[in-house]
Amino acid sequence: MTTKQLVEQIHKKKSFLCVGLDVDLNKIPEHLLETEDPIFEFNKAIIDATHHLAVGYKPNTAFYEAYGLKGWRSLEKTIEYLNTNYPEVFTIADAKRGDIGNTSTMYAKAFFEDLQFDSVTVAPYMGKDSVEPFLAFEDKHTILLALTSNQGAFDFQTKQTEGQELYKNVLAVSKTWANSENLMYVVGATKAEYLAEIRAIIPDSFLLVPGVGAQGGNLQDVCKYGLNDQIGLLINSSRGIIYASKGKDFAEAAQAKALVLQEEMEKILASR
Ligand SMILES: O=C(O)c1cc(=O)[nH]c(=O)n1[C@@H]1O[C@H](COP(=O)(O)O)[C@@H](O)[C@H]1O
Repeated sequence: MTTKQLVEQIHKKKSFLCVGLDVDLNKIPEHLLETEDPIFEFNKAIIDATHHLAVGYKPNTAFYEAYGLKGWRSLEKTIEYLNTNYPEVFTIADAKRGDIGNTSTMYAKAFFEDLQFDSVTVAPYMGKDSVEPFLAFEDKHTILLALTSNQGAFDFQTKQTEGQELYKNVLAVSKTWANSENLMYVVGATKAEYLAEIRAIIPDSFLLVPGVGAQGGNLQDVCKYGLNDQIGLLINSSRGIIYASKGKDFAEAAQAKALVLQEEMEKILASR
């Protein structure tokens, strides 16, 4: 999917919401555990109930890899289901990969060619040759970890290196890499106060912003400095949406949570 198509979807749905599909078998309704593929059945119901409110879906691969081959198959079925039934949504494989060049090429093939995701999250710390293999794929997007939502972000990312915070070096240097137009960046919703400075370095890039909901990030705070001319934000919530109920009404409950965020987004878009 191109960035232009993503922006069109945002305007059409009046939403820049991304639903995180972080499926934990201990947290899903018990009646689904009796089905052959509980993870897929859960995802299918959540997607069907929220696709008109969300422009993106982000399965975090850890939640699938944890269940071995069976989990990977659930991931495969989930992305197939999205691509077949809702081809207009932007899909993110949250895998946080990145390795030496030839290995990164294999990771990129796994997520872009085999699974056919639109994007993948990548850690920047092995540098240019570890990220450029992902960027080489046309109309695919590499979402680089910039300033993450967790407490540990302060261990390295905000430390001074070469006269500025490390995450700022990541933003500035990554812009010089080949096919850098295919880059997006992760900025945690819990770090909203950094967004003005981030936008000064990357005014035009899309940001994936996780941390709204369960981690306490606030949508209004993120939008204050995070929005740009083409909206430029994908706000992710996982647990805050998908685990709204553990009963048979789980999909309706997730829809209600997604609707609250979508309506807030619609208001923000209308006031611009
Ligand atoms: O790359 C990510 O998506 C990510 C980066 C980050 O800084 N913080 C963060 O929470 N995430 C992911 O976003 C999701 C957040 O989930 P909830 O806290 O349940 O909404 C999880 O899949 C995290 O792995």
